[in-house]
Amino acid sequence: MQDPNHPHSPAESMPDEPATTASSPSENADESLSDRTASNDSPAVTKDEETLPQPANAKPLIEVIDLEVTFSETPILSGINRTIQRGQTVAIIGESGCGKTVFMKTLVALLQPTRGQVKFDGQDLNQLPPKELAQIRRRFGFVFQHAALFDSMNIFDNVAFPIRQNEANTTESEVSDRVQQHLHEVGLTDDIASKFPAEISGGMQKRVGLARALVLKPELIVYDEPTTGLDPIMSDVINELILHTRRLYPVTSVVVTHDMHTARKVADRVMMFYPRRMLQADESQILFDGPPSQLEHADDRRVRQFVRGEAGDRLRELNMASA
Ligand SMILES: Nc1ncnc2c1ncn2[C@@H]1O[C@H](COP(=O)(O)OP(=O)(O)OP(=O)(O)O)[C@@H](O)[C@H]1O
Repeated sequence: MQDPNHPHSPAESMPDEPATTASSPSENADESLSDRTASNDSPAVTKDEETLPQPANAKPLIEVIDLEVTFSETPILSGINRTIQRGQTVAIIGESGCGKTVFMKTLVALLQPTRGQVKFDGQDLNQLPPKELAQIRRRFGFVFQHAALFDSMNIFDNVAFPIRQNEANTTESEVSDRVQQHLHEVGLTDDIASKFPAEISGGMQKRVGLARALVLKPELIVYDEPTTGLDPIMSDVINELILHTRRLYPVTSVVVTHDMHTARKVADRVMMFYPRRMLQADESQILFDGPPSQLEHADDRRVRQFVRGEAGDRLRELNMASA
């Protein structure tokens, strides 16, 4: 069912790929390489050290009100009401196809909801004229699953790209300083700057993607499956970098992930989505919303099954209950 105020389907109303300067489809699909030396570059930071104090009456950075996203009459998300406070790191988990990415895209206005509102810093993203929306998008940083680097540019130019696109008055010397600073922050050394994405490992590419996302000092960073395709050690380096980033900047983070280790380690709040089609009409689509330490003790059996990686109810669906 579509809202008459939004006559187009979500897929038609907004480009389904990032429209920001920090994005480009990458031809680099190779995430198989690792860079184990990097683990020494990334100081371990615990979440408890990093929790940002919130005034009792602090206004949330993000407000999601009665959100619904429907594709071809099929509701993917509905009845979602949530707020995200400044400085929070929220992991979005849930089985494949439950709508995690769709939710993340609506948060950053890459996708227009069928109904409902997404407010960023009090502004309804879907009511903003294109120019103001473009300005707000500069306050977002995106870290994509496959890093999404420009293959034809070297690493320096990849990281410099958002600055050159958005800050015409910045001198090349300032650009150089900032690129160097952000590469160092993600544990990369200067000699990488002249290399091309194809010449570095998948783990390094993800770190370059993070450096590029940080270069405009975003208030919100969205990470789309940041550890997918990486070995366990490199995955943990990325987790440490997410924590490290929060120590350096008062950034709010939304991390879409299948990796329970990532969710437990980086998030101070986890939301678990469930496929709309498998719920009763009056059931909340977010089965769990709380600290990661409580996941194992969730009242809802489906949450406990998910975090333990048990097929559970799915076996019954497949008539494999006795398998
Ligand atoms: N642009 C689109 N047009 C039509 N259907 C879409 C579109 N984007 C997503 N969907 C559908 O919405 C559902 C949720 O997709 P989404 O990508 O959010 O899942 P997910 O939870 O992120 O899954 P995964 O963990 O596998 O990435 C899927 O059934 C998908 O096919």
